[in-house]
Amino acid sequence: MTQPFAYSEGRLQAEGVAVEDIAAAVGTPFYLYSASAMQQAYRRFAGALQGAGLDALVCYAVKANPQLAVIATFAAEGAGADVVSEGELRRALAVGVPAEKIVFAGVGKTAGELALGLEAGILQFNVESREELRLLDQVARDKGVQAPVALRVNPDVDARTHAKITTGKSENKFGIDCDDAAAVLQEAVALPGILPVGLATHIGSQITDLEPYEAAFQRVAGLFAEQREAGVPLQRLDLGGGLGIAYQQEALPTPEDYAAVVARTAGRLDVPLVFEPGRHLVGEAGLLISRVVYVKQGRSRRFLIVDAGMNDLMRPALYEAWHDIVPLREPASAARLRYDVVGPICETGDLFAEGRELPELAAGDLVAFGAAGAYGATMASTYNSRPPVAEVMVQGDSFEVIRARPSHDALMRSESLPSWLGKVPKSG
Ligand SMILES: Cc1ncc(COP(=O)(O)O)c(C=O)c1O
Ligand SMILES: N[C@@H](CCCC[NH3+])C(=O)O
Repeated sequence: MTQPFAYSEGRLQAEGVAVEDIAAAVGTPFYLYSASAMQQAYRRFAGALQGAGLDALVCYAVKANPQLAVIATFAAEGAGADVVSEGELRRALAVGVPAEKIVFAGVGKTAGELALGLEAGILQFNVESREELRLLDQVARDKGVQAPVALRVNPDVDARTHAKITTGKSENKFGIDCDDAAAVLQEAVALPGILPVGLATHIGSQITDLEPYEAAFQRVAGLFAEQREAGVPLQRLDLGGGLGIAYQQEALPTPEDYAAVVARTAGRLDVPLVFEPGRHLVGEAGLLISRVVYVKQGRSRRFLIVDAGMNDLMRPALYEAWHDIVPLREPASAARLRYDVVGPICETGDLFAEGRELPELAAGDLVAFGAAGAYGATMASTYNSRPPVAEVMVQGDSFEVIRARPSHDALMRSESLPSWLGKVPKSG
């Protein structure tokens, strides 16, 4: 586990709180976030950009973890928000992120979402297609305003990450091909409802190698300079997010290394830059806490069956992603056993780790899944009619539930039977 999660007197602590005390109060499974770890990650990232002499606005990518408490933690640090839906926009505004620090990305923004962004007065729409540009023009003209637009360009660079989270190759659905950008910008300049203000790019997520960034930023900065010279009034460059985190304590590029690449490639443009980090700010600040239900000895495998499932943390099932697993009680010996760590869901793919070496564990023991703060709770579902997982934030010596686990009754109350089937009977 990385800081701020460490053993003290044999018990895993989150900042100043023993995690098993939270488990006793909240029940399992639950996500646990460290506010201080988020603040530190933000300060390091923003500080690295500033240290490299860059004029940077850091817009936290809300999709990584959209809890109001999380967005508010970053807003208090001065962050803006990168949103991709009406829901995310409403969340950012609700906790006081200033509209002029909000960028709106996404390939499928609807007319309603575009209108909401215009009404709020957001900094810019990162437009991903000609079709979207034309719809935005219409929506803006209907309102008698101009929409600030950064054209999201696709630099056709392989981010060397998992195929499902790479976004900057020409075969991906994201952005406008760099070679088509000049023509689309010309159209943008001519549209009365559009004010072209910049370019944007985002090549993928969990990027652990700076070379793809270097190639992409160089390409986009070149295009920016060219178009500015051609008279397009570009004033801002959005370089997206994607900087990776250590899921297995591997050595990775630091924010300072990343900032140096930005300075080398885009610094010469001398314009304000926007960044959209998500995972890098929240990933290592979160754990998923779960209890062992059974240790099942099969013929060829030993299964550690825990009370969290793929519905709570789907990254291993979806991307075969690795999350560290540690007991909340510090192991007394160095002996290790091999386990297949699985959840209770009726799917063979409900597998967190195969043949993982862990200290000996027994039913009732508590475990933590590491680096679960990003793309964990936000991708959870209620599959197998399991209530959404609870979420808790810790700061210093105190913790608070930031999203309670709804009751089964509350979940059923949101449904109804069609009239021909009568009423939902009250559950006992
Ligand atoms: C447009 C855009 N910006 C920012 C992000 C945040 O990515 P990450 O959490 O990897 O920083 C994403 C997700 O990949 C995205 O699609
Ligand atoms: N959901 C992905 C990241 C997607 C990034 C969103 N553009 C993950 O868990 O790694």
